[in-house]
This record gives sequence, C-alpha cells and structure tokens, in this order.
Amino acid sequence: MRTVRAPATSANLGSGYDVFGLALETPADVVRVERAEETSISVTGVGSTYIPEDPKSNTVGAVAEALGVTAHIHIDKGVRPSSGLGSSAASAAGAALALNALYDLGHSRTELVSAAAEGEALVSGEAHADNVAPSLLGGFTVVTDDGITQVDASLSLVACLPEMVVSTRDAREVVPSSTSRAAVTETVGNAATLAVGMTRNDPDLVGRGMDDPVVTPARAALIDGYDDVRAAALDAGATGVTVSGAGPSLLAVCRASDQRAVADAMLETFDAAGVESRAYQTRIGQGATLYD
Ligand SMILES: Nc1ncnc2c1ncn2[C@@H]1O[C@H](COP(=O)(O)OP(=O)(O)O)[C@@H](O)[C@H]1O
Ligand SMILES: N[C@@H](CCOP(=O)(O)O)C(=O)O
Repeated sequence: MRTVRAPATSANLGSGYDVFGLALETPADVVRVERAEETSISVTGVGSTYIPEDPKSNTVGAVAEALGVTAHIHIDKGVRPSSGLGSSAASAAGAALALNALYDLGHSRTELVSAAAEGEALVSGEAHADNVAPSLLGGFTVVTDDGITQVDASLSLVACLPEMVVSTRDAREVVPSSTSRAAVTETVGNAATLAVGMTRNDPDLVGRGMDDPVVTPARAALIDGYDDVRAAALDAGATGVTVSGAGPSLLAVCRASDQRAVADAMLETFDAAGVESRAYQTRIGQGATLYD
C-alpha cells in the first residue's frame, strides 16, 4: 500500500493560459493505492458525492491505465471538485506518484506528468498539464510542448472559493479562439513580467503580470460578483487577482502582512453579492508527498 498527499494548484495565473501553474500549500487530496487484479475506486471527503467511482470516469482510472497497472485506489478529497483549484488534477497527480511507487515503475516526477495529464483529458477534453505539473513538482511551473520549467517560488496567496460550480470543460468553451495582435503583445509582456517576478519572489511583479485581456474576461463573466471581489482584494493590498484555473475560485497574490485583510475583503464582498465562500490563506507549496 502507498499513500500520497497531492496539493491543490492554481493554473493560468491570468497571462499563462494552459502554461503557468503553481502548487498551493493547502488544501490537498490524499490518495492511497493497493495492488489489485482490476482497478476499483472509492472516494470520501469534500464533494465526494459528485465524483464518479467508475475507473472510466475518474481521473485516477485514466492514470492507472496510462501507467499500465491496476489497483484499488482510495481518494480522500480535500480539494472540492469543479473549484478551479485543480481538484481533478490533485487526485491524478497523487495516483501517478503512488502507483509509480507501488509497482516500482521508476518514473521521475517529470515523466509522471504526462500520465497524470491523461486524467485531465478525461474530464476536460484536453490533456492540459498546467495543474498536474505543479501538483507533482511543487512551486511555480511553466509547461510547454518542449518540456517543463520549475521554480521554487515563495509567495503568500489567498484562494477564495465561492459556493458555485464551474466545470473546466464548459469554461474552456468560452475562451475566444482568436485575438488581436495588441492582445498578444500585452499577454506576452505580462507573462514575461510574471515569470521574472516568480524567480525573484516579488509579489509586485507577479501581480502586475497576472492581467490578461483575452481569457480571464470571458471566464470572469461566469463568476457572480467577480469584479467587486477582485476590486476589494486589490483595495485590501493584493498585488494581483485573477480567476484561478477555469474558476470559480479567485487567486490573489499579496504580502504576508496583507493576507488576512485580503481574505476578509474577498469573503465579505462575495457575501454582499449573496454568495457564500471560503478563503484559503496559503502559500506556494511543495509537490506531492509520498508517505509510506
Ligand atoms: N478524482 C477526481 N477528483 C475530482 N473530480 C473528478 C475526479 N474524477 C473525475 N472528476 C470529475 O471532474 C470534474 C471536476 O474537474 P474540473 O471541472 O476540472 O474541476 P477542477 O477545477 O476542480 O479540477 C467533475 O465533473 C468531477 O466529477
Ligand atoms: N488551463 C486550464 C486549467 C483548468 O484548471 P482547473 O483547476 O479549473 O481544472 C483551463 O484554464 O482550462
């Protein structure tokens, strides 16, 4: 038996659609695997009633198949599904690392990213790896067709999750399929600024680089109260705020001294819009941990 704690993640960070991602210290899924002749799945924890236990529909089933192994896989969900916090990816990353250890497959964490991304293909239609990469590797990650670059960045964050559901598959449908030259220039400039900021652990540079004129406005329209919550977080000291992944969570970058005020401002503003929410006061964290 092997057990892995796999963290939630926040993908895109505004300017890095399907490319940027970071691991959160909290929350996380815990995935336990045991050898079995056929793959079976059980799920407990946050939102577990909405998660299929059929291996053909659960991200961990796709991961086991991609790795060519069978197992009983138990998932204890800490990351609510359809949250924009890489819930489906946390289970997939955890299963990949746990199965690799259980069967002594000898893959590196980087090699496991593509197997874990098969879980994302199952639920969102595309094997985007911008959640599974940071869940496996930790820190800030840049995923391209040519490989993965990882930075052990350190920043304070608030991830605010409203009581609403946005499916990643649906939110991918609203992303514009073409854009202007000016928008490309702006996005490239912001993405480069953000990446430099990550190498310097600089919340101002990272925050400045989180704006994007194309993907985020289309997704923000799916989140009740988005503009007001973002404005309140910025007023309270956040250096940047954007949609986390495909939403509905919002991710704010801030200084540690402002974290509490930013979290309170986001919660109060969602509340004023009639939306219940919870805020994780967290940091960029490490990748999945193998316990036994
Ligand atoms: N192990 C899993 N954990 C979470 N969601 C899963 C899992 N396996 C399948 N799903 C399905 O994936 C969808 C949630 O994934 P997604 O829309 O990408 O949201 P998130 O941003 O939380 O990852 C839900 O329909 C859920 O039932
Ligand atoms: N790049 C993906 C990220 C989806 O993240 P999730 O946490 O919402 O699953 C996208 O933007 O579609």
